[in-house]
Amino acid sequence: REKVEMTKEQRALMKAIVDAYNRHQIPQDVAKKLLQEQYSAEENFLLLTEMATSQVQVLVEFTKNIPGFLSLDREDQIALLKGSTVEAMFLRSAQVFSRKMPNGHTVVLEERIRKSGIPDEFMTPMFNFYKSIGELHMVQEEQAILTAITILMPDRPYVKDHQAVERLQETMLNVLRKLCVLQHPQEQQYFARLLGRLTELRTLSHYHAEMLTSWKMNDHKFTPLLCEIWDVQ
Ligand SMILES: O=C(Nc1ccccc1)[C@H](C1CCCCC1)n1c(-c2ccc(Cl)cc2)nc2cc(F)c(F)cc21
Repeated sequence: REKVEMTKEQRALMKAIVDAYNRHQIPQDVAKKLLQEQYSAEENFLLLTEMATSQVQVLVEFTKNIPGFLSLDREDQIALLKGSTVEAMFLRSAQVFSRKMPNGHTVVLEERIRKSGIPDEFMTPMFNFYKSIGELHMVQEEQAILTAITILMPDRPYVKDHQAVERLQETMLNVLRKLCVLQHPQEQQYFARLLGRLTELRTLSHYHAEMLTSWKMNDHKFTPLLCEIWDVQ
């Protein structure tokens, strides 16, 4: 088979994306906190709203490092961010959940999340997604570029210049395709399987508003930012 090589530009682009991705370490905090103790549904809801609020800010910073993003139409930039924050949060949650942890920690983490206040009917689709991401054993470069691809989805609502977004996404897809061949040479269809998870991610993200509004507690308070981003209240 032909030798797959990344161009200098592709390697530079990948490095920029991975550095930006790694600069933000919220996920460790949330997993660490959850492993410390079982919180009440109210405390977990508050933790989620805090985590999600800071995750949006982190996502804005990350997105600024995607080459070409800031040259997009300003309103399209907002539409892409608004349309992808929930998916990015679930993708990040899946990556946190499937991170290699000391024995028994993943079991405890799953238990704590199962009792966090999220309605039971969402547990199966959510953990199926987390485990399907885990099975891929993505390297951090793949995780970072997959997040960039999720943000650069041309078919988000209200995006005007589809073509411009498609061009940026295509650049990322080309890098990811080569990366998958280089990182997983034995698995012919690894790249296709990886992209297939984005479909599962979108389906899971459809549930998020209901997951939040039916969180097992009364009086769900959202920050103004989350009302804007999460289609709640
Ligand atoms: O904070 C979170 N995820 C987050 C991560 C990264 C950045 C921002 C947010 C929340 C917790 C969940 C338990 C209560 C406290 C918040 N979280 C979720 C999750 C997110 C949104 C909805 Cl609607 C449902 C579940 N899945 C998780 C998997 C993990 F391994 C995990 F560790 C935390 C996880």
